[in-house]
Amino acid sequence: MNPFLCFVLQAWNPPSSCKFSRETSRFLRDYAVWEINVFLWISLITVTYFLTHKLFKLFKLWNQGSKIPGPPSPSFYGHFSTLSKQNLTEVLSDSHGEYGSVVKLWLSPKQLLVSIKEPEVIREMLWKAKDKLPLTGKAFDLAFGQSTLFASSFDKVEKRRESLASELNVELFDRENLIPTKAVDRIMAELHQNMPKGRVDCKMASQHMAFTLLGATIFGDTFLAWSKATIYEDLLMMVAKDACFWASYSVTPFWEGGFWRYRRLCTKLKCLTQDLVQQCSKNYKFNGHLNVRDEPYGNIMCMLFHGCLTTGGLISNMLMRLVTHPEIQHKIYTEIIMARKSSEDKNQPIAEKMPLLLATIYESARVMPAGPLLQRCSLQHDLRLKSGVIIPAGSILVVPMQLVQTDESSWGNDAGKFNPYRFLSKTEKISASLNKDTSIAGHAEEPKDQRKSSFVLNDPNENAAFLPFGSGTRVCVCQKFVIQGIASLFASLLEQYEVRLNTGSKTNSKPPSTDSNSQDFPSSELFFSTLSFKPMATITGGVRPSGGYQNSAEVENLGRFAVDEHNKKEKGVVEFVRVVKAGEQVVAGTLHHLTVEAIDAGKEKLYEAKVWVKPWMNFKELQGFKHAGDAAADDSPCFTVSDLGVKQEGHGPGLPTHDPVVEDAANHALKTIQQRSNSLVPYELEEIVHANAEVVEDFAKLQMLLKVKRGDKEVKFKVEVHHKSNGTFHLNSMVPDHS
Ligand code: HEM
Repeated sequence: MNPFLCFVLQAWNPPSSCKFSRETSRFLRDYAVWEINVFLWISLITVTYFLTHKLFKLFKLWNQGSKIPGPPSPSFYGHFSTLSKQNLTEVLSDSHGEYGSVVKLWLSPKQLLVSIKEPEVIREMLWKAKDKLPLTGKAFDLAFGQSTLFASSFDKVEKRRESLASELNVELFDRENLIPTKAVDRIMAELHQNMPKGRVDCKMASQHMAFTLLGATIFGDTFLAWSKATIYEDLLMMVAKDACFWASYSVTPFWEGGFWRYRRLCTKLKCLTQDLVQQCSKNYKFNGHLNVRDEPYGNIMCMLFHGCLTTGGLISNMLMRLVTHPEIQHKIYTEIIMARKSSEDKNQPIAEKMPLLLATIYESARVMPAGPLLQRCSLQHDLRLKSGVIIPAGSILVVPMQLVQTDESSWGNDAGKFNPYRFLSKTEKISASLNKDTSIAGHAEEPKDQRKSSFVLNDPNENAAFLPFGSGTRVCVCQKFVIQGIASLFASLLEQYEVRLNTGSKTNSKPPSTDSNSQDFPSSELFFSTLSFKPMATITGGVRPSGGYQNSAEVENLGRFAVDEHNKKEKGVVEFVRVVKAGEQVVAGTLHHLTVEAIDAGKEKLYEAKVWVKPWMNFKELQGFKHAGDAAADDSPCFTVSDLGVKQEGHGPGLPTHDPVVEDAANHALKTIQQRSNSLVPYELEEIVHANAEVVEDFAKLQMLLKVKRGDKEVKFKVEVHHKSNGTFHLNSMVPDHS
């Protein structure tokens, strides 16, 4: 027996003269020895079992790991030192290039990382591996308290995920106004306020937009009036910034002063969340997520944290794409105006009517995902893939997002380029009856004439390599409503502003790359920290004739409105007769160019009026009203501008040079002159000196004298443009005028 034990038992054995008591004490001593021996044996067996189990697991890990292809380990400690010197995505890119679509790296002798690049295998893995890395759950727990939405074990999050998804995608989505227009209005008002400063920090602005959008969506309008929102936003970002750092300690660092300061910030954030929920309790939309058994408000803080970072990142990415692709920005602008026009209720979400805007959001998320890796793990079971590969339980499974989402085998030759049209199919109106959709995915093709062709959005999730929101069991539950929210925001933003790079910014040392290869794309911190938002009035389309204006009550009302407004302003008594010509121009809304016949002091006269209308804002304003000649008597053989295209012959008086048709004809003439010229120096239209019209058969001949400028030289051209009844123009002749 152990001598130490003998000594202890002898010391414990009391001296006694009684035989009975001696026997009893011997019995007790033997029993104690036996008990202690049993305890020691059990401990020994347990520790041995535990160690053997660990060792067995380690051998199993090494054995299974060795069967997965990958670069050989440079030392016993694995690839850790390589990874600390090189970028992980680069290392994975090289390894996949050499070893195939599933590769392993050893982070330490006990930690295996498996990266998957083949989309179909990724899809399979993301369905089968249901857990997140324990570190993620720990970071969320430490910062925000327990959450049933972002915990690492799937069993803990399954129910809450389901209920959040159904609230968001079924109940809330069916309700009107899921994305509060008021939130968008608030963001726009704040932007207006910042405009005098002329520039906005892209990253900060995007984060704030995301915070406002999410807050108002989760808590309703009361959130917008909450006085502590700014403090809350700052605090949330501060807590989020250090979450992973403090969670990375395997033993909580109670001895560190910084840790306690961090904990105080977390407590403050929790108190503010409580205040927020109390303030907004009537409007609080996600009622199911205030579960008393969770750490109070843990889910809310986690959602706001994850939502703000990811949504803010996507908004900032979108802004930068629009800056480097002004042509797409302009097309989206036109799309928004058209969508507004066709939408009767201004509160109705119009996202589905804006396929190019949606495709731009998806494409931005594709070329620059929120994070470099999608990570998963299977905590309990080994993962058996259809290909036969077995990934041991507890391994870190990653998907290198940037590589997968810009891989040519999944996205075509232009995989690295920013091309929203890859998510669109072109539906030719002519072939609509044949029900033929021409897919243009993968080509930077653009619609040549928006009136002739339209686009439909393809579901990006059909491509297994599209992963910005993840996939499988832990896929982001908010994808649908985030996309709609961002679309609503950009619809309002681009309707009023052109987003441009602030060229005066000191940080903007390099011009933005027009090559949209994601590798070349500027990071917001590097040289793209500021944006300028310019009122959109400068982005206008040309004036187009309004179809069927003769019978349009709307156009007549606009004419009456113009006359009434003129009378109000000028204290006049002009009497409206009819609209003789109407054209419209896309601005931030529509600018209606009207030629109105009216009676002034008993005489019939023509007036040119411009009325600016934004139907979704109930906005209507008279922009101009001027006399444009006397109206012809009804029985007069000569014609007015309104008669262009009428089948009759004859010469008329000089036409108003500001008539939309005359302006369009002059612009057409200028464009053709430019095309026929060999010089790259552009012509600029200075003035339409004179315009005359003659109606022949089915077209009108417009003879004009144009004063144009080329460089600093002024030239005059006599031109004859034919305006056909289908609305097209043709330059028939042009002669330089030296008079
Ligand atoms: C642009 C914005 C967003 C992006 C890019 C994004 C992306 C992601 C990604 C990549 C995942 C992990 C998916 C996976 O592992 O397969 C995820 C999960 C999740 N996201 Fe988002 N997300 C966004 C916005 C939001 C918002 C606004 C909310 C809620 C308010 C939200 C709630 C969630 C939830 C609840 C999960 C599941 C967490 C889990 O199961 O552990 N996301 N998101």
